[in-house]
Amino acid sequence: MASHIIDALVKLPFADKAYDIATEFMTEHRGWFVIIFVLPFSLLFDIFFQIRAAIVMRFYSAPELHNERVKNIQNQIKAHLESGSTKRLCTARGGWQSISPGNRDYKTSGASHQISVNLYDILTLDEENMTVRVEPMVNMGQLSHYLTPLGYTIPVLPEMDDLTVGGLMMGVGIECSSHKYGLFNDTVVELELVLSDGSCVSCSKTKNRELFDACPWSYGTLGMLTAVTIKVMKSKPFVRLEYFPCYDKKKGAALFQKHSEEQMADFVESLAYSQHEQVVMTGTYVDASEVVYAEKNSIGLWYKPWFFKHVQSKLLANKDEGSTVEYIPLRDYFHRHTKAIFWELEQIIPVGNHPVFRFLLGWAVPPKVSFLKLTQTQKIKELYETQHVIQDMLVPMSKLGEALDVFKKQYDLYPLWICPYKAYDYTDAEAPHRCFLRKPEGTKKPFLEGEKLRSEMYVDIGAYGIPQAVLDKKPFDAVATGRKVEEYVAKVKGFQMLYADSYMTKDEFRSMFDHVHYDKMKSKYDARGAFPEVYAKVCKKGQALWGKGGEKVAEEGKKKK
Ligand SMILES: NC(=O)C1=CN([C@@H]2O[C@H](COP(=O)(O)OP(=O)(O)OC[C@H]3O[C@@H](n4cnc5c(N)ncnc54)[C@H](OP(=O)(O)O)[C@@H]3O)[C@@H](O)[C@H]2O)C=CC1
Ligand SMILES: C=C(/C=C/[C@@H](C)[C@H]1CC[C@H]2C3=CC=C4C[C@@H](O)CC[C@]4(C)[C@H]3CC[C@]12C)C(C)C
Repeated sequence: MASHIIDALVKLPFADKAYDIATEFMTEHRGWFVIIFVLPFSLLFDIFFQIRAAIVMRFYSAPELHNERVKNIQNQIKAHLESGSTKRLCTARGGWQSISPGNRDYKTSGASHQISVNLYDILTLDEENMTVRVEPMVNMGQLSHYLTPLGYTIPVLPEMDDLTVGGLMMGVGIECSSHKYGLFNDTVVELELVLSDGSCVSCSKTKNRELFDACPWSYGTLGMLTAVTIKVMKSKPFVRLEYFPCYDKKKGAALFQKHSEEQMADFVESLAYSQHEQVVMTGTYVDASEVVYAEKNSIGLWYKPWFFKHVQSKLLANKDEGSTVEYIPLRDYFHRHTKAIFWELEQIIPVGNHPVFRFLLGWAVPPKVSFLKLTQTQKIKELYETQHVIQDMLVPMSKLGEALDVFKKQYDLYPLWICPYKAYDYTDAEAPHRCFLRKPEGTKKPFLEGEKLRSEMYVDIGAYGIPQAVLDKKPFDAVATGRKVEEYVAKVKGFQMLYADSYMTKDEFRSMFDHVHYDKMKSKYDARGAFPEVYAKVCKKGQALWGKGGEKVAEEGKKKK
């Protein structure tokens, strides 16, 4: 019905003209378009979803429905296998719905067979074992709304409300508690997956460990995730946040490294505003009774300035390098960068941090990333690809200063997000290979001593915005620049976070990420290649390989028939 109406409208004589006017408005007046259309739709969508989640939690037994929904996924995969189709499997979540900036062409090119994974619910909170079992489409906003009032949190709660458990588990999730707990997947204790033959399995450190170890960074290429059990820990209602303004790059990097390695603080983060200026922040959970009310700051309130602007004010006001302290409600802290989408909203709604805008419309931001993606015109997409950078790189902590110089030379954009990450090494005689994340080689002091688990401290540097060269109207080659940064990261044995554009060749990719265990698991659990290779899903050059090689699945399917 809807498609008939659209077809009829398209045939109307003024349709082309109307389309051109709309596209021009969406491109040239993006800010107004976002304020008038994207903000209200984002709000309505969120309200609908919150009501839905509340009803499901209250009236339906999600665990029982869960088993039926998993059966449905098994049936979809079995039917695909039997159909003899050569198409590779991926989830049916639209490319525009994902937080990653790209649109995932394999979802629209017709090359994939898409499996509906309608799994949006929190299943059980186990207070005895301190875990929460959730379905993969549960997002961070839903989890923090549910857990914070109960006095719990998950150890690594990545910032943006719409990030999903499935995407963070099969991809990567980091937050400024990662200096203690590692990545999101390090806090996961059990997974449930539907494999390429349609069977449903659970895996953990003690059950099917080899599969469990292979899932992080596998981007849904080993099976469809259907449930995730995550550790929970007690939280407190406030965070005592201490801001340390730094005016010298060496001192800034040293202070950040010290706080990350000391592990006294529950959260460590830094925002760099220029080559020399950064604000290092350390946060600690505190009870309401410890809050100094004169220093309380509910940064999540609608009229409050954007967090990165607020942090910058510490730098401007405080040239003497003394630190200042604030007490921030926990949920406000967890989602401190959500309102301004880190700092990306400034380019979309330049007046967004003006006090008048904040008072009148501050409650309506941020627009949903998915709706921003959905309403990008071709021209905007091209601008984001060629004149804008969205990139995160993990490098060994000892290289922080050097890496900041590389970012300055190649991208020259600020603020930069700086977040520590403690990479645990769980390998033992039974499972000697660390999957995807290579063991560091040749660094002087690869592992921190005196701990039960060996580990190495890394740091994530995130660059989001327009490079100075573009602002100065000088030439900027996004691909060449991206390649140079990738080369540097590979040289220092770092890792690219793969949610954004990656230009690596297959060999470079396989040399950055350890495939020994992954290849084994791929042959064991997906020998016919029902799912694509991870390279084909995440790297630009790999996406050309997406459709190729599904023949084995088809043959197998025909034989079965
Ligand atoms: N703080 C942080 O750590 C941040 C991380 N990110 C990035 O964004 C990603 C998360 O974004 P989000 O939109 O939630 O997820 P995405 O839709 O981007 O999914 C990420 C990957 O996980 C796969 N996946 C998701 N759900 C399942 C499932 N149920 N079974 C099998 N595979 C699955 C997807 O496969 P498919 O393509 O088939 O759907 C995709 O390859 C992370 O991976 C991270 O790289 C972004 C911002 C912040
Ligand atoms: C990985 C981290 C954080 C990343 C975010 C800052 C970016 C992740 C995805 C980015 C975006 C996706 C799509 C967009 C649509 C465009 O029309 C506008 C830009 C954007 C909203 C863009 C903005 C930055 C991201 C949200 C860290 C935390 C590890």
